[in-house]
Amino acid sequence: MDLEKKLAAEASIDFIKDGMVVGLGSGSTVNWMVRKLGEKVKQGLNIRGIPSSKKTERLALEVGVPLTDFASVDCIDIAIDGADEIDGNLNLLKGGGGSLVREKVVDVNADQFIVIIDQSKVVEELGELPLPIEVLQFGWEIIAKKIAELGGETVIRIKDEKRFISDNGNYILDCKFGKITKPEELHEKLKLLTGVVETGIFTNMVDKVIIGRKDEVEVLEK
Ligand SMILES: O=C(CO)[C@H](O)[C@H](O)COP(=O)(O)O
Repeated sequence: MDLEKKLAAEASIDFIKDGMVVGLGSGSTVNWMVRKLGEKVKQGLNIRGIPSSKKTERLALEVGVPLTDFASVDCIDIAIDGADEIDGNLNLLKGGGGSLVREKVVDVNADQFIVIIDQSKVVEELGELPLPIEVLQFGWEIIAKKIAELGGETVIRIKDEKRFISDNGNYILDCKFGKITKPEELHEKLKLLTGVVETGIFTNMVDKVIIGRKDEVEVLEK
């Protein structure tokens, strides 16, 4: 699986051109991409990255990828990010690493959005995994009840025996909805709940998917 992630990640580098502003996603697949990008920068590639999590920011700085931010640029040319699930319509379920809000801000504002995954992430319908939903700490218990009324079986995310806190200072609720047949509709209903910051459903955003399959890659276009 790791080899498949690495292959997909390294293949995505071909789409990054000199002068681009690059949205850097989060997760283990993206980490391979960021490391490769660091090598390319050392060889003379001139790009600037916008990281979607503190973890990615740390890695980018470590491997020498120059960074910028939204105060300094008007657009992101290309964003490259991982996913936890992708369905046949290129809808994504994301947030396994807890970075879904910043990832969505970066990915949705990119001219081109490329997803890099290993083949285990391809599903018929989203929802085999719980859906991560970032919520305010204040009132999270009542927000969880409202999500339950929409059919979600909700568990607050715990890490190292403590409640997980996102880079934005919020909690993550992992919510089992069963098969998500209408991702956009579910996302919209959840977003209407006060206190929900963002959901891990990403629809109508993906331009290209690079899938690592054993020792080769498959590229799907929108
Ligand atoms: O959404 C994410 C983090 O919030 C990641 O993109 C997703 O979890 C994929 O991670 P990995 O590449 O480690 O399998």
